[in-house]
Amino acid sequence: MDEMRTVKRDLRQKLLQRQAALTPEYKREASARIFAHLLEMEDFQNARRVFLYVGTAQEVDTRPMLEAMLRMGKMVFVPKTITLGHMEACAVGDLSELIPGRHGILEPADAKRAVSPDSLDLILVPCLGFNQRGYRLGYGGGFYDRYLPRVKGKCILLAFEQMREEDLPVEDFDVPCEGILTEEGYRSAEV
Ligand SMILES: Nc1nc2c(c(=O)[nH]1)N(C=O)[C@@H](CNc1ccc(C(=O)N[C@@H](CCC(=O)O)C(=O)O)cc1)CN2
Ligand SMILES: Nc1ncnc2c1ncn2[C@@H]1O[C@H](COP(=O)(O)OP(=O)(O)OP(=O)(O)O)[C@@H](O)[C@H]1O
Repeated sequence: MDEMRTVKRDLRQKLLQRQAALTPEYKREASARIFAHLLEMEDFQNARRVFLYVGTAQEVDTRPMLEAMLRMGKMVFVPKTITLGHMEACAVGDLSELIPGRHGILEPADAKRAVSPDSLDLILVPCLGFNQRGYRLGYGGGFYDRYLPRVKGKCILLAFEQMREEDLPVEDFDVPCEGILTEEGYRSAEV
């Protein structure tokens, strides 16, 4: 148990360093390619209700995706953190409604427009590191670990290819995502 904590902490440290070294050019180019691949995906085209995080400068830039989805008339939901480890998916009508929360992540001011996790068609999941089996390491809040068991829709990891890390520690509560979308394209998680 304590050993797992140490392993995760060290790995998170290593991945945070790797993430910090990604150049703005790489992130910009890769984010644009991820967006283009997303638009081609049937799961995306068919999804009416999409849960997508608001990416920070270190992460895949999801802002163009959120804006495009709103223009396309999809129902768009973003995370609202409630307490450490607990978040809800809240409807958003315009990105200007969002305000900076912890770590500067943009989120709705309150959880009034929270919806049931099982009503979501597509969940696009952030990660610090990922592997080919669809497992992820996040920033250590356990938010998605607790949220994913509540969803019924398709869960896809959004990630930069450079953040792939095969040797991730997996715990009982970890729910693997069905697929991974990077700048190289979409792949189903290996079973
Ligand atoms: N863009 C984006 N939004 C996201 C996530 C994400 O990974 N990316 N999340 C993905 O989950 C959730 C927020 N994740 C968070 C993770 C940690 C802390 C936090 O306060 N951490 C503590 C330390 C926690 C610990 O180590 O025990 C801190 O920094 O003080 C807050 C939010 C929801 N929104
Ligand atoms: N389903 C769960 N039930 C209870 N505790 C959990 C659950 N999932 C995670 N935790 C606890 O939450 C903490 C953070 O978990 P973990 O390190 O896996 O987060 P993470 O995947 O990096 O973060 P996030 O999901 O927010 O991106 C750990 O102490 C873990 O034991």
